[in-house]
Amino acid sequence: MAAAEEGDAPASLAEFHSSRAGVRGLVESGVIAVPPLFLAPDCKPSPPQPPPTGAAFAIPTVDLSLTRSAVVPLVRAAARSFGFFYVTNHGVLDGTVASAISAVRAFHEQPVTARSACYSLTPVDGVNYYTIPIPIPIPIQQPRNSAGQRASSAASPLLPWRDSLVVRFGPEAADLGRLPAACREALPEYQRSLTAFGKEMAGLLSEALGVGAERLEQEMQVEGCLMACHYYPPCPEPARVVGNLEHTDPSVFTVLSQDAVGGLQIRLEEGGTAGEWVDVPPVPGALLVNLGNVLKMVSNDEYESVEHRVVVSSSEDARVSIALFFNPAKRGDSDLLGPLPELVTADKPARYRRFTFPEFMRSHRESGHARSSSIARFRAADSRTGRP
Ligand SMILES: O=C(O)CCC(=O)C(=O)O
Ligand SMILES: [Fe+2]
Repeated sequence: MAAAEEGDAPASLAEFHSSRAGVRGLVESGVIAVPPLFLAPDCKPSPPQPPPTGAAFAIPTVDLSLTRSAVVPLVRAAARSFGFFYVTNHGVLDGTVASAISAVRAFHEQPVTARSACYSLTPVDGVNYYTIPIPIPIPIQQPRNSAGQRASSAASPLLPWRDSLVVRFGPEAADLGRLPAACREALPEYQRSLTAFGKEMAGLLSEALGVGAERLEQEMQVEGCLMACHYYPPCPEPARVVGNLEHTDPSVFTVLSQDAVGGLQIRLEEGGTAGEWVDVPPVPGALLVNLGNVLKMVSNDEYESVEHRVVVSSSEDARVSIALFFNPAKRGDSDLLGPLPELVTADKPARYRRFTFPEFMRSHRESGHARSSSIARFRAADSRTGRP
């Protein structure tokens, strides 16, 4: 990466993408030091931390083999506290998950000549493979000019230590014939199976809100639309890179599968441990559900969406995960979303104005994925206090 050594970040970004080999390509070429494009001094995560020592901490688990009357309160408690929980006995075959994880690994680990055919910054027939730049401008200090002033700000691109194969299953389905051969069978099967699970989860989350099991579906038509198949290569200097920068998901909810490597963390938000990052270790056979900002807003803040990130913790093992984002299929100009009227009361007025899903996604992209800024522009003015 000659351009990077000369300090020309945009040129080295272009050079990196034109290699069409992803971060895996760097590792294959034998890099022993992380190139500057991947170093984010201000955003660098701290190394994984042990769980907080105060109150016993555990990510909640919802066991779907229990009776519905037992499951609904568990979903309610998990959705209100962390918005992040394991689900066991979910009905998705272990083999379906294992095949999808293996297929994703096989895709990313095939020779560069095979995988580079799919490398593209924009989707082609609903599919693309690339290293997704981190959508935040990282301010870099500008030298002073002759009048002693600094240029206001400049954005230096930042790349994660991660390659992703992204498949859009809806609302317009990808041409599944465009799926790389290594994944052509396993990923559609995984999506079918997870969509059935997602519909069940939407019903449970709806019932746990006290608005009836069909209400969320009726309001939005929740679909497992977008699949991000991530590959975090081993890194020679893991503490210096970002696997997945802290963010909240813009979805209704997301279902995550991960292999046994680990690295996913959530940020605790309440009590004495607020601000601490804790590991979300892989649990064999369990799926992870994390609630997104659309559901937080539609639930009028009854439910939470928690910040999460991935730290790269290994110089030996590549980590694979698959995130399936459940988004509203209703996304036309007249499909307005917002706090469900049943959840708006005199004591708890609507916290958000109404919005369309495309409008929300635009804001999410512009705000760099931080929850506070991505939902801030949808906050309703509180008529009683005048506070935003
Ligand atoms: O790789 C993971 O475990 C997390 C991925 C994630 O948070 C995302 O794709 O939004
Ligand atoms: Fe996420």
